[in-house]
Amino acid sequence: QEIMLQPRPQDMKVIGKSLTLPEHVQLIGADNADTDAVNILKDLFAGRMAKKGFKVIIGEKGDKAVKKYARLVPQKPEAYYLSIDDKKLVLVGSDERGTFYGMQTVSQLLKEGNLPQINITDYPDVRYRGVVEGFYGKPWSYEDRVSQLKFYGTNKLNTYIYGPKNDPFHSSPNWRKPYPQEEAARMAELVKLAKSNKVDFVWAIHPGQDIRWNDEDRELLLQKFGQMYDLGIRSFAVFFDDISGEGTDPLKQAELLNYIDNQFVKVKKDVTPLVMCPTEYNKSWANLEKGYLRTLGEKLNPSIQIMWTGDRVVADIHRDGMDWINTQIKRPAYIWWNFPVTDYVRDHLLMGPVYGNDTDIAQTMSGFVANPMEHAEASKVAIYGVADYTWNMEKYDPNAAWQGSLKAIMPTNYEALRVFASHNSDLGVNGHKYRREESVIIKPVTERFLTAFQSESAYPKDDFTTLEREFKSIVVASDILLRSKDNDLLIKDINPWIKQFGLLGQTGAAVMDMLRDLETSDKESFKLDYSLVKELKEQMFELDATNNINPWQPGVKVGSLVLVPFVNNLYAQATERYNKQFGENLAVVYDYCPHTLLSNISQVKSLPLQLKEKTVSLSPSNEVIKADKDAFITIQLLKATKLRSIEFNAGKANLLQWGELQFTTDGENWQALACEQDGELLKATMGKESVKAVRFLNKSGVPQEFYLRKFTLGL
Ligand SMILES: CC(=O)N[C@@H]1[C@@H](O)[C@H](O)C(CO)=C[C@H]1N
Repeated sequence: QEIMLQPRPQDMKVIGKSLTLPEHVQLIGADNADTDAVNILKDLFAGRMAKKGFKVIIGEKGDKAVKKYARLVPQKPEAYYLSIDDKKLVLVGSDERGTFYGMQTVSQLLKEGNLPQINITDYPDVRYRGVVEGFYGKPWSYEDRVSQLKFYGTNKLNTYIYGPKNDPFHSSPNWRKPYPQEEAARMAELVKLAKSNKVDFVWAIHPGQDIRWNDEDRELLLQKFGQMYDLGIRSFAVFFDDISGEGTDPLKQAELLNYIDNQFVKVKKDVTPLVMCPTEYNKSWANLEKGYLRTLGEKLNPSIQIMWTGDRVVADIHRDGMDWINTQIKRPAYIWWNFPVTDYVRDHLLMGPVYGNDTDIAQTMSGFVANPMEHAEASKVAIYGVADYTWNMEKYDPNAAWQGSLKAIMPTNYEALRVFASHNSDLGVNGHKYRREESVIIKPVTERFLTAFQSESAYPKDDFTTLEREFKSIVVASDILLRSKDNDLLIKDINPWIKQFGLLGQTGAAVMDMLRDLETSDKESFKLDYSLVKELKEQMFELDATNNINPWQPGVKVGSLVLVPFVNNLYAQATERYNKQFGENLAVVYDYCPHTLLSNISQVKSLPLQLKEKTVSLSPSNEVIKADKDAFITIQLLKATKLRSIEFNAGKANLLQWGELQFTTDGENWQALACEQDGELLKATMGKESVKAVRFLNKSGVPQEFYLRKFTLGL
């Protein structure tokens, strides 16, 4: 049967029927071959080592034991040649990593004690492949990272960049300080584990918000790198993203990086090429007249890698975009792909397939690392896909990789995870306007069904059955996942979403019952099912209001692209149909947000409004907001309302020197709000008027840069 390997190898040929595992195995070359690879080998053949027997010949190109086969290994980093026939297994790596990766492949081939007779010639398309832990929010735990590093070893990913935005010792101002003893010790353990999984542990520093361009800070930075080097770190990065002020100067940035390169990287000799993330890290922010990128391209030592997120902050990577950036920076860009990161849609999980990146661009990039969710285990779905995509790009199959990832993460309850993941893949409305497919199979059925139902024509019976089955399978999947022992870390971490998913399944099934009651004109049952739906929707609302509470995107959203709108629409239509048919007036609750966001700032105008029990808020954003003069951000209410509170936080203490909070009762005439400011938070003192809209205005007459931390109205 078809042999599926992860990642998909470049060239594989089955050359005979499979063998049972030989009783006795004779290792040849083991003492010179890569130690980590040999350790895996000894585990796999434990108890079968013998002086004579089935030969296992292992080594790197140049080792005597494999001399005969050396010409069969591609002349590329991390490549290997693997041949298994009825006499011997030969594994030759072009380097240690190649041998190690070849052993990962042998582990996958050794299924149920059989080995296929096979020839594999394999190598990665992209040089640096892996993950950048570079998101805002709760950094991954030590336990998370241990599991991740092992996962990278198994999936042939060779890079893990440590750069959690909220680690105080990574970012301003404490990047200057050493890690406390305990944390330093844990970091050293992780570095060791990374090494034994052939992963470069890249320690990143994020100094730009408060760095001073002087010798003191420069030496402090080198000192910090020296401390990290003493912990075992041999790969380093400097991030200048999401900052404003002096630190954004490209000439100063280039000088600092070249200094680190020449005085540290080149001096230590065993440190891999320096990686940097520019301030202009995506094309939509590139200011060509200022020539930020061109300056970096010209000034930075050629060995320094420059990261890039694509045409926008969150974007899929395409050929034309790669050609553009590579011309600017005069080297192949090192991709920082902002998926499946959810630090701007924290109420969502992104567990769908990895897709949308071109597959003919491997040669245009030096690296490709994915920025994951704060949910480490759940991020493995996408990381698995990135491993397959970056190893063998041309042959990458998003759906095959997605299915493979689910099996890898939950081998027993994979089917339940597939149901869950298939309906939890889109982000919802967000400031980056980045969307994903979701509920792909059932989507056309929901649309067809709703159209038929609305047009009062009889809806197709088999669609009814399909939908009812889908909702029941969701309930079953949720129950199975809540009890599964496959992956405790995962189930614990996404527990609220699994519960919410189960409630959605129950709600959908109960709405289908409402339709059946309409069909049979069964008033009593309808009322019962209606009240069940109402109760379930309240439970979902409450779960959303009491879980995953955070100041950015609080709550627990599931199936938000297709299933939730479908259930809400059908419930409303059925209730209206019932009221008309029986002259009753059961309440119909619509839970969309009736208020409106207005703004002339492109980074802001797509942000969603969040409606909670008693507040309406604008979703905060992580990036620096560039506001031209006369820029405004307005929350306009459906109707004039007496407000309990108005709060605004721009992450700047000098806010009132250039900005002003205003309100209008009629949508025409604006008047300033009296405010008090404690720290960066602006609080308006409330009057008696009913307010139609509140806006923040840049009235300084010049562009301003600030952060959008909070804009909330208390209703
Ligand atoms: C380079 C880069 O993408 N920097 C930050 C990143 O830290 C953040 O997670 C995200 C994703 O929300 C975007 C950027 N603001």
